[in-house]
Amino acid sequence: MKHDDHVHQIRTEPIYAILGETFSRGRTNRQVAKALLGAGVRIIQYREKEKSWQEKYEEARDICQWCNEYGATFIMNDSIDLAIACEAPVIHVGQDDAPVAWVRRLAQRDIVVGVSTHTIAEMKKAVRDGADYVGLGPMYQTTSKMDVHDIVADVDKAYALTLPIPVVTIGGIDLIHIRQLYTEGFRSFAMISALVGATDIVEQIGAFRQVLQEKIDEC
Ligand SMILES: Cc1ncc(COP(=O)(O)OP(=O)(O)O)c(N)n1
Ligand SMILES: Cc1ncsc1CCOP(=O)(O)O
Ligand SMILES: [Mg+2]
Repeated sequence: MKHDDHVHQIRTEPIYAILGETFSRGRTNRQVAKALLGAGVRIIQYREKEKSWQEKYEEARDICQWCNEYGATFIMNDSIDLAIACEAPVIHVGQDDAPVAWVRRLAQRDIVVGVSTHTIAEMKKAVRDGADYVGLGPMYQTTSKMDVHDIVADVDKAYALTLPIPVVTIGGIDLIHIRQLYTEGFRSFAMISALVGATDIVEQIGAFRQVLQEKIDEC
């Protein structure tokens, strides 16, 4: 898959799964990734804060390879060095990570770049910097991230709906919140605990798909 195919997938696939072993009920990232891909999830971000570089590299390389086989989009969180090493087609950077221009320069190849935002100013800058998509959050309270900002204000949410690039909402999204966000106009939902922390991941993906179908039928 090429650059535009991944951006298209990020724009059109509602479920954006984020891995993290701490939240996975004793399952490994590899096990969770297999379950997600088997359940039809086509966007997976590798976000692992607790492991050594080598552990992250080996795990991410395998998961990236499986994503390629499934036609899924693999996204490396934070680290341009890991993104390069495991040939990730996409990297997601936060406000404190490498800026978009440096990510592109270091990658020395075509790479899709997503940027975390939570204000209008950050969204404007991300678009100006040439980001391919933005993450917007936290939309609700979350316990999955320590250094989290205040919940995104209504004025910032309204601005996000006018952006020319895909907007991926994140933070505290569950089966109830996804309905609210959909009604507000959002179409892309990144989740950690609601997916990797589910007792039965396949069943949970089914439940999300059912809710999303209900919303599509309603609109
Ligand atoms: C899709 C998406 N949006 C936002 C984030 C958060 O990124 P960041 O602010 O860099 O925080 P960490 O995830 O690195 O703790 C994300 N990961 N994905
Ligand atoms: C990484 C991140 N960025 C903003 S909120 C958040 C955590 C999302 O996790 P959860 O879906 O479990 O609330
Ligand atoms: Mg980050």
